[in-house]
Amino acid sequence: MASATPLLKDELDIVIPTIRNLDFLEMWRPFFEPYHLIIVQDGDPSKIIKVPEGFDYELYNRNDINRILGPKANCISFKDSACRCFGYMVSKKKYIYTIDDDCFVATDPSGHKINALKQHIENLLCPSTPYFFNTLYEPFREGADFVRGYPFSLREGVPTAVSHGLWLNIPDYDAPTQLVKPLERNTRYVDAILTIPKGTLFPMCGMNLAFDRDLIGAAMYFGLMGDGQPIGRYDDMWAGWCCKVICDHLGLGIKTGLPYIYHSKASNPFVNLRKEYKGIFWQEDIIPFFQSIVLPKEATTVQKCYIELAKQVKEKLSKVDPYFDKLADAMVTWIEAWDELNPAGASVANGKA
Ligand SMILES: O=c1ccn([C@@H]2O[C@H](COP(=O)(O)OP(=O)(O)O[C@H]3O[C@@H](CO)[C@H](O)[C@H]3O)[C@@H](O)[C@H]2O)c(=O)[nH]1
Ligand SMILES: [Mn+2]
Repeated sequence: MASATPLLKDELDIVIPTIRNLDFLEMWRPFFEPYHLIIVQDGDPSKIIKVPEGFDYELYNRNDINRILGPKANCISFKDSACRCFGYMVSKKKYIYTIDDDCFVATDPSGHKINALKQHIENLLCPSTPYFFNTLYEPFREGADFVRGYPFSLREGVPTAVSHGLWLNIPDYDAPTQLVKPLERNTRYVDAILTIPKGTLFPMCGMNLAFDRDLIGAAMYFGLMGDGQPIGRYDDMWAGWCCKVICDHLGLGIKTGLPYIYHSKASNPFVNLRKEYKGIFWQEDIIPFFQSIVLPKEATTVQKCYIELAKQVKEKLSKVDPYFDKLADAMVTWIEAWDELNPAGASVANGKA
């Protein structure tokens, strides 16, 4: 019997930031081969990235980014995984899944290989419940539901904009924690999917992440990181904080939990400390900033919300460090570039532009 067409086969792109050959795709082949890949090659553009046979992909290196965006390319980070957001911008699909090239297929407690992409798609295709916490977790899963006392007026939920997956083996720890606990491995498989409640921020990791590009793509800017910047490894965090306040404002949901991937490589904690140490201080100001954000009711689109956010970053965070003045400008450039490459309604399935 012909195998069922994979969910969203022509409506989802897989975005991979990389500085190395993509042999890791061999392990993902059964799950990823039907989908289109967008590979964002970071670092030296003259290096050839080998992609295993049989995958349908487009690859962009720094020369391509500069050619496509011109002066606006300066908002895309160089020598940092933050460059992946260029892939979100050039995609023409409704959904994005992004994964690091040191993330492999994990195994669940019953020994089954986890199709992380399928689980993310299921997470995105069913509503979120940010306004009232369901103590039996994801109510739309097989064998679960809303529990007694859950208001029926809230059971329709809201559209899900982001699905945030987790990691077995190497957990996404910051450098100080990595230094203190170099041998710690995450072996705890928690069979749960949670909607992050409205008004609550969370640390979004870009390693195993899916989102609805039409709903929140324009806010998935991974900031100014890496080469020439005073900070790194806060790319996904910044995007997550921006996305969460915008999702709360627009009535969208963000889920975290399943699926797990197997994160194989611990990056160097000393290198990481150098990249992220300013962020460890700055986030003590950044978090209260995001917690106090109020977006005007006229901000009815992601782009309008994001431009308003950039304005408030410039007004309120530049006193923390001049970096935020630059970042606020880059946020505006990002939206300009996004809108140039994605004129309204451009999101289409494969080859149906
Ligand atoms: O200069 C670079 C370095 C790496 N990449 C690609 O980005 C991802 C992540 O790289 P790596 O696995 O080495 O980084 P981690 O410390 O494990 O993860 C951090 O990266 C972000 C999550 O994606 C977040 O900041 C941390 O969790 C790989 O695909 C590398 O090939 C790059 O493009 N440029
Ligand atoms: Mn990694």
